[in-house]
Parts: sequence; C-alpha cells; structure tokens
Amino acid sequence: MIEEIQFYEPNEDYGFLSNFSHSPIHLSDVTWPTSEHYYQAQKFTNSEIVQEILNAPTPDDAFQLSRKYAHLVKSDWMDVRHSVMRYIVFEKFRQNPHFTHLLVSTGEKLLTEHSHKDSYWGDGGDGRGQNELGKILMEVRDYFAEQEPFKHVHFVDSAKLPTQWGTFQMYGFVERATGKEHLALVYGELKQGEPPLIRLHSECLTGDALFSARCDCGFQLSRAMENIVNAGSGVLFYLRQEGRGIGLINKIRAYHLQDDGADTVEANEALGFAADMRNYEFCKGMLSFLNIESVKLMTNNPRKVKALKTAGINIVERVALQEGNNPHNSGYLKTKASKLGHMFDSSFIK
Ligand SMILES: Nc1nc(O)c(N)c(N[C@@H]2O[C@H](COP(=O)(O)O)[C@@H](O)[C@H]2O)n1
Ligand SMILES: [Zn+2]
Repeated sequence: MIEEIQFYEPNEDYGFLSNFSHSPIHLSDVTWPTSEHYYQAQKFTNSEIVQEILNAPTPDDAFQLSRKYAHLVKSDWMDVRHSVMRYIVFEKFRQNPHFTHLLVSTGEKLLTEHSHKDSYWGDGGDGRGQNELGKILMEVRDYFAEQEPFKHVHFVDSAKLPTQWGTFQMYGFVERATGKEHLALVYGELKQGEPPLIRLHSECLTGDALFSARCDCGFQLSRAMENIVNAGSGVLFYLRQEGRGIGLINKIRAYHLQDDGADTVEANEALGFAADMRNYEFCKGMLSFLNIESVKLMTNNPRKVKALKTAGINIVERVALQEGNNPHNSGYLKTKASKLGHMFDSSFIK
C-alpha cells in the first residue's frame, strides 16, 4: 500500500510543502516571501497590483488580494497557471535547500494537499480533487533526489541525546546507496559564518562500546564529544563504517590475523580488502542538511581531510585527536602513522 502524506497548513507537520510556508525566493532582484505571493501576483499585468501582492504581509493576504482584483486577472491565466506553479515550486526548493532535504526525505510517499477549498491544486478535502500541487511536489522531489547533495542520504528524525558531557540533538539519516544508518550529534547552536568543531567518527563497536584498548577509537570518541561541549557547539558525525568499512565480523578476522603477527594493513589485505575501504562522499548530504560549509575538523587521518575537501567543505583548522596510547595499541598506532599516514606527534607514538 502506498503511504500518503497529507499537508495543508504551514504550521502543521509537513507544512514546508505548503505554498504558504515562509521560503524566500529571489527572482530578478525581487525577493518573494512565499511561493504563494509569487503565484498570486502572476495573475496580473498591472504592476501596481503585482507590487501590492509582493508586499502583502502574509501569504493569506496575497491570496485575498488576488480575489479582490479577480476582475483584472489576465485572460490567458488558466492556460499558464500550471506552468507558473511548477516553476515557482521548483525555485522554492532550489533556493531553500533545507526544505529540499525534507522533501527528498519523504521518499516514495504520496504527497497530497488536503484542501477542502481546492479540488484542482488540492484533493478537495474528500480525496476526489486532482491534487495538482501534490503531483508537482512529487515531480520536484524525484528531480532533486538524484542531485547533489540531496542524493546521498535522507533525514529520518531527530531527538535529544543526553550524555555525560551534555545534551546533544541527534539526527538520524539513511545512506541511499547502502541503506546504512548514520548519525549527526549536534551540540549547541550552529551559527552561520562560524565553522563548527566537528568529528567524522567511524563506527568501532569494540572501541566505542566495549572499552577495547586495541585501538584508539573509544578514547577519541570521548575526547571529541568533550571537546565539542567545551567549545560550546559542534557536531559529532557517527558513521556506520565498522572496521574501516569491512564490517565487524571481518574486523574480528583481521584481529585474529593480527594476533598471529600481521599488522592492521597486512591483515586487511590478507582478507582481500584494501587497507581502508571507507568512502565519505555521503557526508556531503549530512553536512548540507545541517547547512555546514566550513569546519574545524578533529582528526589525525589525512583521508578524512582529503575527503571533506573533495566534498567541497572548507577546513579552516585541523585539530589533532591523540588519545589512548597504551601497551595494547602502540603497534597499531605506529602502523597507522607509517602505512596510513596518520598525523601523530612523535612524542605520542614513541
Ligand atoms: N579493518 C580494521 N582493522 C583494524 O585493525 C582496526 N583496528 C579497525 N578499526 C576500525 O578503524 C576505524 C577507525 O579508524 P580511524 O581512526 O578513523 O582511521 C573504525 O571503523 C574501526 O572499527 N579496522
Ligand atoms: Zn577501534
């Protein structure tokens, strides 16, 4: 059965789908506050009426003005209204990417404008209307779902995550290519123009949850969260790329080979994998969802620096995260430095 999303009022769930939702659209030196303002103004050739609608304080006022001047609506309006609507809805989403992420996140669901007042743009309230606005929104969604940066992940939901360091807001995403579930833990308020402190942390069940001393992951995770809270704001991206992308069971196989003398790179290769199988391209989608273009990146790993730069993210600072050196992982850390290029101070891996 096809799932349906019904929308109508801009302040309700899925209100961003409504033409009444606040979504500034810049066209030829003019900024339309909503797609409704633009749509209603296109009915008229009289520039004073167009200006009055543009300046209407609310989309509802813009709508009422079009009714007031109904006798002056241009003669071909009924022929062009569909393409006008299609154009402005497309522009609304092209120019308001946060809404586009939310639109793409509706997946395959049927979008219906549940309007008892309109059986052309909406469903007429009884489901028998044409729902032309819903059809346009689904067309726009299909288009953007294949475009950068929307094609990588879809956002599912968000909730509070209290931790020993402070309360984060946790955002859940699904990577479209793999179905993997990734997280962004946001602390504090991310301010435009202030690059946040971030960490791209790859899943390590053994280190992050089971206190393993074989690696440095758990130690880095704690320090990264603490640093973010101390900085006042930032984001920890928790990426489900267990075992440098080979998965948990293969990581156990790799550990077994390391118990018998292989180093971490040789073990991966003996199992038929590259030393590091991770791909960070999908991070573009999560960063864009959070409106992040510049960052301070906590990492020792040059591949993460390169991956973010390739994704078009500006790294204003790299913050070293040298944690947890102990007798069980000193060989592993040395191999990370010598074979994988990790940037450690010589005093850290002595
Ligand atoms: N394949 C593999 N072999 C090992 O010996 C390992 N210790 C790991 N650990 C995984 O590496 C990732 C963290 O590395 P970075 O610090 O981000 O470079 C994480 O996915 C661990 O599970 N993997
Ligand atoms: Zn680990």
